[in-house]
Amino acid sequence: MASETTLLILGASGDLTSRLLLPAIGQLMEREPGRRLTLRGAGSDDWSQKRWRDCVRSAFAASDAEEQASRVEDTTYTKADVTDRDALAALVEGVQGRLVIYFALPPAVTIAACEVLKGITLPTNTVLALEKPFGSDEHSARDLNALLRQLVPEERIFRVDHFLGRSTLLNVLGVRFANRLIEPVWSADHVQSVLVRYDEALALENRARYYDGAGAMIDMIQSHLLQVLAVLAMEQPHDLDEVDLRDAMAAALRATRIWDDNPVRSSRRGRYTAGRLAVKDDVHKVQEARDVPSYVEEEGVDPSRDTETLAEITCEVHTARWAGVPFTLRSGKAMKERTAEIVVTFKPVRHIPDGLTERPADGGVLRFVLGPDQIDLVLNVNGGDDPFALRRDVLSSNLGKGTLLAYTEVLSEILDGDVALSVRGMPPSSAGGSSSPSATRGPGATCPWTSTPPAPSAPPAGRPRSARSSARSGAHLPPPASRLPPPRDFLSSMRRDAVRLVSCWKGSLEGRMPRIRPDW
Ligand SMILES: O=P(O)(O)OC[C@H]1O[C@@H](O)[C@H](O)[C@@H](O)[C@@H]1O
Repeated sequence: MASETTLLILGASGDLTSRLLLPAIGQLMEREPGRRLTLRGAGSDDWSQKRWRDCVRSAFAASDAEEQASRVEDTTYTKADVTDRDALAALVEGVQGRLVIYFALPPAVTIAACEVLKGITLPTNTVLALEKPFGSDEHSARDLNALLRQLVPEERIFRVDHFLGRSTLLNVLGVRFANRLIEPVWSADHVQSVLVRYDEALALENRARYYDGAGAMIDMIQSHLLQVLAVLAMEQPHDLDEVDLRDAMAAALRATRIWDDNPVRSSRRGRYTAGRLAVKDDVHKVQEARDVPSYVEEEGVDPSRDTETLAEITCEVHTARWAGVPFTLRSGKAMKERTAEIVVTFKPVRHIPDGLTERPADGGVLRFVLGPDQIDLVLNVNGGDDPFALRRDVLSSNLGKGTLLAYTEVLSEILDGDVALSVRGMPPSSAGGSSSPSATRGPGATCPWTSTPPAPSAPPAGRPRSARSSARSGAHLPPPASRLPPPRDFLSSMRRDAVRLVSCWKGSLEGRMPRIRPDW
């Protein structure tokens, strides 16, 4: 019989839990009735069991999992200060089987809770799942990693980036590597530019407590969009596993620099002002026009922080494959419409025969729409009324919504112990950072960088695997000791660049924050 897993959500009464985690758990349980999962919630709000179960039930129903509602009866909620030792110890005490602790908490509270966990004996094979941001600069990221490694080994730490669970992003892998038409032209020889754009129609949505300290640069670009860049720019991994895939992505990120080495010229930022958002956003179920206050007037915002709600940076990937190709990453909130896409623009052909008219200046374009999933191929074609006149035409394939929510994919991998789609941490390093090789605790704990990790628990028999892992066999085998992660990781260099960018902005653009309207 499949072993039991307990998923303990810290921050269960918060927005992330109800909006993203619970619907994903509902979808997972609907798809995998054989999965044995005990759900426990803990939060600072004084919720009754009924309120928690209603919250779980309605989130499950939203993902068409009403038939699973009976399982909700088993779930419990505890009001707890997760930075209090006794409260935290009581939450993990007596857990049978595997324990997954999901920190759906603000970063500072996550760190405080982890400090407290150091003094608590965790059940064997406890897994930790954390949301971004991982520290506020390179130094604090290293410190956080060192703290986490004192609790569990690296292969049981999941740094969640739900963009890595997005079906369209995963589709990039197939389209890139499985097509003779595409694979040979995926380089600076043929590609003119790459744009990753994630403009949202959503505004702050009452998230000032977190967002005002982060801004678009940290919230979206340094995290999600750099992961997208890594998937687009990486060399072909031998396997889509936790070693090869993450090595390939890390190598691409290590080679990435701000364009022209000039953060100010190669970036823009802005902040939304008051206006009416007249858009529908089917993905986030925003159906009606609504008035949005100026960002600085949103509740909880401190205008002196000068936080941006739109950021755009242009990067260059310094490899033989990509040198000279601008990769632009951009994301904004309260935008006129939701535009979530990857646009790969190809160079024009060197010569077009005389006789073809209306010659377009541009080459083809390959566009991935990031939900609802779609792939467009824009080509120069001729035919129609004038058989020799060229025009642009689009071949589109609507891939639908993607079977799994991004968080379902991510959660399923966490519960299965497959870290391939989780952001890898930095190893202990002697350079710049206070981390030190950690003493890991609990049976099976090993030094993550020098030995083979214990095999994660097998998924329940007869249960469909996640979209990615079901496509492969052997996904749960631990990596051979000879194929260990490299001794450096991208987080250090990219976080350094991101932080440099932000401080450069803050310094040189002080008082010159462009005011943008929602319809910008
Ligand atoms: O469109 P999705 O999948 O909800 O992802 C976008 C969200 O991603 C989150 O990680 C950011 O914190 C949010 O600000 C953003 O809105």
